Amino acid sequence: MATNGATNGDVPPPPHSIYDTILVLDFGSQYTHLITRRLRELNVYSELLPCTQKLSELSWKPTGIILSGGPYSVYAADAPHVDPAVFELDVPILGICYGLQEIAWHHGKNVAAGDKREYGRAALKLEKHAATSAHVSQLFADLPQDMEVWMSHGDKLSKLPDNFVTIATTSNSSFAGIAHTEKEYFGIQFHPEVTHTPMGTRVIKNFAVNVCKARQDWTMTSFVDQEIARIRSLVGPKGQVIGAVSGGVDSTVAAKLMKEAIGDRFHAVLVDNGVLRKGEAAQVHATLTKGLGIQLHVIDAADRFLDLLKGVADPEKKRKIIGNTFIDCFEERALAIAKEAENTLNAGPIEFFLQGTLYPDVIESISFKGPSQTIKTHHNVGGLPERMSLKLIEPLRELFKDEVRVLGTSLGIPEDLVWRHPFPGPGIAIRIIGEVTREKVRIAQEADEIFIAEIRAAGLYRQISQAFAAVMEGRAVGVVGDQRLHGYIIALRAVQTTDFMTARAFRFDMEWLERVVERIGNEVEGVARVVYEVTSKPPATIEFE
Ligand SMILES: Nc1ncnc2c1ncn2[C@@H]1O[C@H](COP(=O)(O)OP(=O)(O)OP(=O)(O)O)[C@@H](O)[C@H]1O
Ligand SMILES: O=c1[nH]c(=O)c2[nH+]cn([C@@H]3O[C@H](COP(=O)(O)O)[C@@H](O)[C@H]3O)c2[nH]1
Ligand SMILES: NC(=O)CC[C@H](N)C(=O)O
Ligand SMILES: [Mg+2]
Repeated sequence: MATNGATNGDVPPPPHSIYDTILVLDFGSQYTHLITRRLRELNVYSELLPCTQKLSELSWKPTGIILSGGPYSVYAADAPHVDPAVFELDVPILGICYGLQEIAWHHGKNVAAGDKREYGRAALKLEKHAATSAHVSQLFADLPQDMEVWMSHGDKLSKLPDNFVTIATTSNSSFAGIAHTEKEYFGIQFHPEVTHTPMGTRVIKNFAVNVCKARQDWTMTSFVDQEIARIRSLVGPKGQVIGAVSGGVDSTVAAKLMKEAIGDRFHAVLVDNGVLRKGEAAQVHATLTKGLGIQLHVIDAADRFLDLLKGVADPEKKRKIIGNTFIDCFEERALAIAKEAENTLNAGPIEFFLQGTLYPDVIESISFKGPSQTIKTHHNVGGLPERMSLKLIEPLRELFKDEVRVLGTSLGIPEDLVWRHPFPGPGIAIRIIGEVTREKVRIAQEADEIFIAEIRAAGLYRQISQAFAAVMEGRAVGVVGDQRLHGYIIALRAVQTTDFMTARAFRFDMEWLERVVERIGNEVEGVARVVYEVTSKPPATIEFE
């Protein structure tokens, strides 16, 4: 849902009330979100909830249920289990890996540790079965007799549960696919959601479309129309909305939707905290106002931030100062902007705060695993709505990053912005180890500009997930024009990652790197050394602080 419960008049219903929705129950597998992605790629709407979801607390009825994989063993004392009411709901169920084992556990507890772990590729063979019900053959309908699948398990079914038939096997798994002879329950030991199972999407489609009979009518265009209608009725004819917009893809796409919905009653604010990329505030301003028609207020607070950061070397303290000052600046200006608009636009007071929250953030916060350890305090603007007593609007709450990119493109947001590498809220301050000074900020900005320009010129920008230049602590000796230079050390970092949870350094051509280093040495005053940092995440993180 796109709100925290606030309503104004007739708010159109949430997507799961409009579309046939497949509910994915998450047992904590690394791939669970991919199941939702694959379904949506098939234009079937899907939502993900924790495996502990009580059905009695669900306000809508799913068209089908998928039980995901998970790291536990169903027979362990503390293993998670679904609400048994799932099996009374009379909707089709597909269990994947742990999900298969959970179905078997529910139907007779025949699951145990296998003698061999099966990890990686496996050859699946479809089985002839004697079942009379038509539904049994639907999961693998129109698929080849032999296909490659991807497995990742150590446990297995010790026996076929009563009223089930085997529909697929591998050399190591006698029950790689099972189906209930009467009810529309299926279990598969392999993972159809990963790309290493080439026919996987067809298995998911067979379940969703053939078995569950879900309509394939979820599209981005219908999403945009509905979301705009939702925002309009939520905000009402006079309400105003403010939003912090960084120029990153999430906040820009959210802002563009807002602009489409309520025009100039939406006020976007960018805080120039002095640790943005070089020329960024001006560039974002131009793109948003001229390119997208969004009126963006830029608060120039560079001196304020940099003065407060003087003498502070501790990373967490730096983050806190930036986060708090951000809120102060934003609050001061937002109220003034609102007052002015009340007069000029004859609009009502500001009641809402726009946030670019994405579905992965929602999934993370509803995970049954509980919050993970804080490695770094991420800067966000979460404190604002409460402090200013505003209600949240989160139009991208149901979308994944790549869906946001598709949406951004369809809303006319330039390619350049849609594919921009993510940039952290505390910006260059967490790319300068130790104290932040104006000189170090300048050096980081200039080196970053050269590095990114060269990456773009080499056609590598889209292959790299995130790249930047950082300034190390201390100084090194160099020699320029026969003179001793006691200058700064720049570290270049470029990583490839899909989810930013793990990452690997990008492998540049050495000669290319040498040329970039040479340019930085020649063009950025005060630099004595440039290094390329190749530590993976883990053990390192992507940012330096
Ligand atoms: N300098 C800034 N001025 C205004 N808002 C900001 C600024 N920096 C961050 N924000 C706010 O904090 C939110 C979180 O930042 P984050 O970098 O995670 O997302 P993003 O900038 O929208 O997208 P991306 O992840 O692509 O950079 C942004 O959506 C935006 O609302
Ligand atoms: O908005 C943000 N506020 C923050 O405080 C913050 N810290 C890290 N990041 C971004 O998160 C991703 C993972 O970064 P780390 O490996 O350094 O934790 C990378 O994409 C980082 O750029 C942040 N983004
Ligand atoms: N990937 C999974 O779902 C694994 C399920 C279970 N933990 C096993 O090892 O068999
Ligand atoms: Mg950003």
